[in-house]
Amino acid sequence: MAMVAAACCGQMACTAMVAGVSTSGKLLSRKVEISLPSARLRIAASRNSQVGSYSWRNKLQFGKASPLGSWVCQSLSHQTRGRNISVVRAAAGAAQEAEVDDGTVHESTVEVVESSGQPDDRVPVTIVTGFLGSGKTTLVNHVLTSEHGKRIAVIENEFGEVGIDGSLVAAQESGAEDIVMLNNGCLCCTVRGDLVRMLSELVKTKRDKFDHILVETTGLANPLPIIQTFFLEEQLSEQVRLDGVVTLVDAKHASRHIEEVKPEGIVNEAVEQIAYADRIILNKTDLVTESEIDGLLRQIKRINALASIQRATYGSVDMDYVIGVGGYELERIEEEVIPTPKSEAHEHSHHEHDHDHDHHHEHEHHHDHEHGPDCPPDCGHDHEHGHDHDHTHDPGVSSVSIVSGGDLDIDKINNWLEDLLEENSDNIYRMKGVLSIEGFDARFVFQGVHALFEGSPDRPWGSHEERVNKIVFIGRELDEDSLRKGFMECLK
Ligand SMILES: Nc1nc2c(ncn2[C@@H]2O[C@H](COP(=O)(O)OP(=O)(O)OP(=O)(O)O)[C@@H](O)[C@H]2O)c(=O)[nH]1
Repeated sequence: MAMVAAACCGQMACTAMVAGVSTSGKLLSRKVEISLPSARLRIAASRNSQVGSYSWRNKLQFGKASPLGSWVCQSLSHQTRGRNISVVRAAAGAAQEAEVDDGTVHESTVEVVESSGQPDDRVPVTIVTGFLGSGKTTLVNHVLTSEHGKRIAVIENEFGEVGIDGSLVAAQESGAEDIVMLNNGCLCCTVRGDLVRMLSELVKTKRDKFDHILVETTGLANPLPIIQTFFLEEQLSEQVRLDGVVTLVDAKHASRHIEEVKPEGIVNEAVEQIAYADRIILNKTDLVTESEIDGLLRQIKRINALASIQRATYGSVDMDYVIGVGGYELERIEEEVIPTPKSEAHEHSHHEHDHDHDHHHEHEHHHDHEHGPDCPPDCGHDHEHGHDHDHTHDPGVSSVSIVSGGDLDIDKINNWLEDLLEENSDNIYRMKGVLSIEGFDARFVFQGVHALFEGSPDRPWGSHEERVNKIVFIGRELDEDSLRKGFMECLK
């Protein structure tokens, strides 16, 4: 990537980027006149004109961000592709570094980098998670022994066990795959650093030996810290990209785990694993009745309205359900944001339990889940007591879907999303959406995980296509009415 200009909105870069728009040191056009409050703007090229990891990473690093700030840059990028300048990195920076106000971008704050047009060659990684005994290893084994033409490396996280999981031995002997163990801790806390090192090492030393990496977590892992690793670790995110989170759900036992009530501040891992899933495999359906499956499906959809769900026995699903998920790709958002009719969304969106469950797990695993020094504060583990399985509490995790016609005012939606993330990002696990912004021919697609937000203009609306906004939130204690109201107020 060659840098072609290190200054904007000096004339050169911006004139090049915004054809026909007066720049004169400012981003003045109506199309780019969106608020970038207290933000430092940086623009650079990505590998293949995808915006994802860059904007995410910056937001992770800098925290506060103006959600649609990237809209400016993406718009510019779209208009300049013909000129071989792809402007795809847009990040809002720390407030104290405020170099942008009233739309003025100071010269030193923007870099325009020539697009190299290189494909994204980072290794895709799938996180396989699911509660104890749900069938994770069975699925991994299925992937390793299936014909899919992909060479898979596996990182297995077993608690305190030595050696490779017995059921993976056959797969290991039969193939050229690498299977690496992470022992003595849970991926989401104590051995997170090990995961980073291991992924880097795998890519560094054996990059030409595999096409995809599967990371199998322990049954008690909260997926969030693992997901965040892929965006927080700058060096790692240059080498690997998160393809998706696949969650196994045990059709026989999941209900009771989901309903378990835990002490204040302690997450319900079974619920978290479902909430962060891009794909759900409802496994062990041979052990339950149709009506049990229906009930469980309702529970799952209430938590996560975004993930697709497939029933299975012994993890037997098509490979493309597990590999090539693209759960974090803006290009896939439309197919994932499935509108839920309001009535249904309303009925099922809140996950309430007013009864106390005190189930004891039948599964033999009983881990002492200790906290390591690098365990992040949001890992959800009980620092005082470690894990034991007699917890009780209401997870309160649900999905809210908003579907509405009409064009949005860019400033209002920008501010609303910004406020939402600033005030409530701890509770908003994931969000995805397609927006119709007034004055823009292209649809705007976005997605986020907590405070990390990424958005970009997508394809233009079709001439006969109805411009419909669709947003899905997954989170804890979501206030559906307030979300709807806030959104509606952004409409013109
Ligand atoms: N009846 C039935 N058993 C299954 C199915 N899938 C997996 N099992 C069995 O369930 C048990 C647990 O499966 P695993 O694949 O080890 O589950 P896991 O999620 O890796 O388990 P942990 O690592 O202990 O959390 C094994 O004995 C599997 O053979 C299924 O669809 N039906």
